[in-house]
Amino acid sequence: MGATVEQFEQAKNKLSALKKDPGNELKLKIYALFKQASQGPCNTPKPGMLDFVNKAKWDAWKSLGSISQEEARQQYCDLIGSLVEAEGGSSDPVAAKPAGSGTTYETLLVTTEDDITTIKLNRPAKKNAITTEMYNEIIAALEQAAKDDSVITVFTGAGDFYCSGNDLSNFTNIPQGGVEDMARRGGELLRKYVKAYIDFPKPLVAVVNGPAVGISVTVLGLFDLVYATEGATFHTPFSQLGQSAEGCSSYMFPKIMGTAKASEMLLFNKKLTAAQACKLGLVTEVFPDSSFQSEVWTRLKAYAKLPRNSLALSKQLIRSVEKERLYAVNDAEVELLIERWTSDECFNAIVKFFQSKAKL
Ligand SMILES: CCCCCCC/C=C/C(=O)SCCNC(=O)CCNC(=O)[C@H](O)C(C)(C)COP(=O)(O)OP(=O)(O)OC[C@H]1O[C@@H](n2cnc3c(N)ncnc32)[C@H](O)[C@@H]1OP(=O)(O)O
Repeated sequence: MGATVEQFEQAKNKLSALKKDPGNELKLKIYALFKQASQGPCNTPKPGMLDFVNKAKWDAWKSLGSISQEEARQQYCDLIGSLVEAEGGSSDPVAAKPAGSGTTYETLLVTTEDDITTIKLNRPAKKNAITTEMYNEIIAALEQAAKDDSVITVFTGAGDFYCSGNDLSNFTNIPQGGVEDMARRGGELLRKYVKAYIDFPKPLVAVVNGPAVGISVTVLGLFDLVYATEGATFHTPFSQLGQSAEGCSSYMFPKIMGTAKASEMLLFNKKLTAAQACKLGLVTEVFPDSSFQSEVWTRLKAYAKLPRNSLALSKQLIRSVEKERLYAVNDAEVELLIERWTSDECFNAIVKFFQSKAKL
């Protein structure tokens, strides 16, 4: 039997008592299930293409198709139940827990095993595009990994992509303060996000399991090792998007690969294969697709047995000379991007992306 109206009412009350914001994606799902449960299938006109918030809500409701009100009530109760359970710290099958901390994440799978903490981006249906919520969760996961017992921290992606970069819908929910306010807030988040990599105290390894785009590529210059599967690609289409470089890549890329090659990537959107990125020094080593996971993890497990303090201190020795410069580069990149995000060039590029996906 499906959930009763009474259980549905109880779930509504539990939702308002949640301590943690469930994040935009889940809020949309909750909204859609609520509408379907209380009114049935979506039958209202589609909001206009620039009414981003109402359009996202309408899309979410419409995507439920013709499921019955009873079924929607049940799904609504199950979803709220899992959120309540997650806050109570009881076992939640969809979220991993880092050893000892009990922290759960909506957009990441974070595990610690064999002295390695792995942060896995977990939005495979969206090619692991990074939402605002996800930036915050990654910052929290890095802070946690810096303090936990692990020796090495690994970054990787779920599914066929490593990461498709910034989720372009981050720029479509314009807050009340307007585009300038959105740009300023985005800038602060970006500054904090990149700083989390600059300051990370342990060896940081990227296991690039597939194509990488945008900010997931630029921060690679702040990693200590970058292992890539041979099918991975590296693409920073900033000028195409009316934007500019971030992740300290305006400094690290020329330093790693020389100004000319860095300009091909950062100005002219050149997409590199894994082999090309390795030749230029952005990638440490490329592995065949078929043996990528087994070869990389065998290697990392052996590295994680090395003396932890020696590894951390040596990393800090290598990186500390550059820290002040990297903070300044991060600041300059953020300032330019705040300006770029309010430009017509950027707005038009984002509209074009979503139009090509038939979402506007
Ligand atoms: C608030 C702080 C902001 C800090 C910002 C810092 C500045 C960062 C800059 C960047 O990272 S710029 C790079 C941004 N990324 C992109 O431009 C990539 C856009 N996506 C694509 O070009 C393609 O989707 C792809 C990644 C090449 C994959 O193509 P494919 O044909 O294989 O799959 P799709 O059907 O396109 O994708 C599946 C699904 O995922 C959605 N999606 C993919 N990437 C993004 C994204 N970056 N943002 C939002 N959504 C994305 C795509 O729309 C599809 O959705 P559905 O249609 O299935 O709903």
